[in-house]
Amino acid sequence: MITVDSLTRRYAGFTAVDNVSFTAQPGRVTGFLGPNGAGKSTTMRVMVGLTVPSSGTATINGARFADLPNPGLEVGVLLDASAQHAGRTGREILGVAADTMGLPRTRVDEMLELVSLTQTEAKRRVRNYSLGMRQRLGIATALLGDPRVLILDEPANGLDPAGIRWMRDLLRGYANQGGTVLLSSHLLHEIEVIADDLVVIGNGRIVASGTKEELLAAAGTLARSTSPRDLAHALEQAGIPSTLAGDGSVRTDADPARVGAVALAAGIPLTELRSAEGAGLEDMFLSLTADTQREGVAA
Ligand SMILES: Nc1ncnc2c1ncn2[C@@H]1O[C@H](COP(=O)(O)OP(=O)(O)OP(=O)(O)O)[C@@H](O)[C@H]1O
Repeated sequence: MITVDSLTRRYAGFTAVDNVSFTAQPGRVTGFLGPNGAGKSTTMRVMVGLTVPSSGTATINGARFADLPNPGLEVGVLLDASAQHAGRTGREILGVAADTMGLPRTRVDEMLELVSLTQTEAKRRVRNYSLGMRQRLGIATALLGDPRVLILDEPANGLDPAGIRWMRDLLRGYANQGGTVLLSSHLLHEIEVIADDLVVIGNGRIVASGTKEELLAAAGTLARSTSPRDLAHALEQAGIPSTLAGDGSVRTDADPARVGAVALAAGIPLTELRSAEGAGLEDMFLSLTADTQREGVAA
């Protein structure tokens, strides 16, 4: 479990993280979202002892990172995959980390296999790695000590589509076995698929937190039909307000079963009927962080 309590970090009159409190629970994947510069990395850096808080605390399973005797066995960290020693080979990096944690070298090969880095690639210097390979190596390092907590800043960055799917399955399996996962990402679709809980930060402050279901409950239903106007009209006749979006989809707060029943009764064929969660997360993110968006997209 990760516990952040009243955490504040100031830089020369500027407050990067402002009285932030949240928890990331075991058995769950917690998505940490926010616009550029919102304070995600700073919060994560405090968690792993790289940044000193101005006030407040961040603890891993009840202890501050600095007080963990062998931190790699308790918490796996991937903050900046490009920060790895560029002159070393992937195998050397994992070997040094294994030695530091007191782990057998056999763990290195297990991790290389887990993240699908070949023996040839493992002998290459990290400066010659692609971004995705660095990311895989970073994940291998994070998992080396078989920790119960993972803190990952943009772990999907640079991964190819198969890599993203692999990462998703890996983190899901890890949480299902009782692990705690905190991950930041700008890939809202990824977060939508994988996260159980969400923490949204804007301008250093928490603007929303809770389960994904709670936060997206207001998302409603999205339906598509070859005749969307007729569908909107039929819904209106049934007392269900809806909006017709520019992309031809019909959105309503009613649940999908009700929308389907109205369409069936009106003889309107549907080509799609689902919870509007996907767009819901993006809408929610943009509206919650509207004040802090550079682009003012949701203003
Ligand atoms: N060492 C530092 N000195 C001064 N300001 C800093 C320092 N580190 C971070 N900041 C500022 O703190 C704010 C939060 O930065 P942070 O990296 O935590 O954001 P983020 O949410 O991770 O953003 P991104 O999505 O772009 O990675 C930014 O305005 C940043 O410039």
